[in-house]
Amino acid sequence: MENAIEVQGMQKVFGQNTAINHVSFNVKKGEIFGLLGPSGSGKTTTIKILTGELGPTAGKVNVLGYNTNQLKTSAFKSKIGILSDNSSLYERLTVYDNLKLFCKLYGAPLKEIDRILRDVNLENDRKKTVSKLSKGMKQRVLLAKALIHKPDLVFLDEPTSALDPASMAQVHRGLQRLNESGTTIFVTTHDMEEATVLCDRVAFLNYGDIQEADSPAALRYKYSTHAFHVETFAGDRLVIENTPKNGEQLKELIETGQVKMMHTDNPTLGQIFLKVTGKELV
Ligand SMILES: Nc1ncnc2c1ncn2[C@@H]1O[C@H](COP(=O)(O)OP(=O)(O)OP(=O)(O)O)[C@@H](O)[C@H]1O
Repeated sequence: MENAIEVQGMQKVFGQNTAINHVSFNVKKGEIFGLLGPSGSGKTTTIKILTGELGPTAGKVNVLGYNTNQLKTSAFKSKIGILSDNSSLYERLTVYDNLKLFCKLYGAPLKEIDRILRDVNLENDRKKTVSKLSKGMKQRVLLAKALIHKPDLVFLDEPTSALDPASMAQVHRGLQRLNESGTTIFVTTHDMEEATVLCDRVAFLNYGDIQEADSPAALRYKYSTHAFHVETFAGDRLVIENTPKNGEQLKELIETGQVKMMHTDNPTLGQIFLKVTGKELV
């Protein structure tokens, strides 16, 4: 599969502070890629470099076939969508009028507004003035703005951090639909559950370094001890290593009806992040 993003030895230094330390990674066309890291690890800086807002101090970046020097061109900008802290709306206009303006700006047909309002579940709020919306609703309008021109690639910096669980699930469904239609999604998040359900692959960023990159399932398998945790009706809690010999013991426990609960040791992404980096993802 072709790559949407190729990053080789990317570094970003701000004065004495190295925000990104020679990182390399690729994002395949059509995938949802999650960049996970604690506060200050360099996620926003990475997005700023990949969208042409900042230049790297060193290294090579290629996004949708555009190299570092071409990321400021309008041809490139028309192919990407961005949702970040800097994204803003016209507070005195309605949801619909905001999106109408952005449609005109991007040269997108107005009929896209209905589609996108459905995707972010704001169909019934189109006539509301933006200043009167809740934080979560505003975030969904911002998401709609980032997606209105059907970009090939979208960058979402903590897109669901202000959302309640129901809105978050709606946004995830919208993003999944968008992804199924071929859009590549680059997302940063602190939320490990979000990364597990949403992302095809994730990379762990810590102190400006990428320390793991793979699918959530592959990482969970890699860091699993593959042991079975068993609780018996007698109240015993057993940790049984997954070996052929222990299989017999497990079989006997099951066949004699002693097993109350059993699960395999499958660490969460948050636990893996802690193991790899020594840091909580908050
Ligand atoms: N314009 C700037 N000038 C100086 N230092 C900066 C600048 N932008 C970012 N940094 C520094 O670079 C490092 C990475 O910051 P960045 O905002 O990329 O982290 P982040 O992972 O997005 O954090 P958060 O999750 O809190 O948004 C931090 O140490 C930050 O202080």
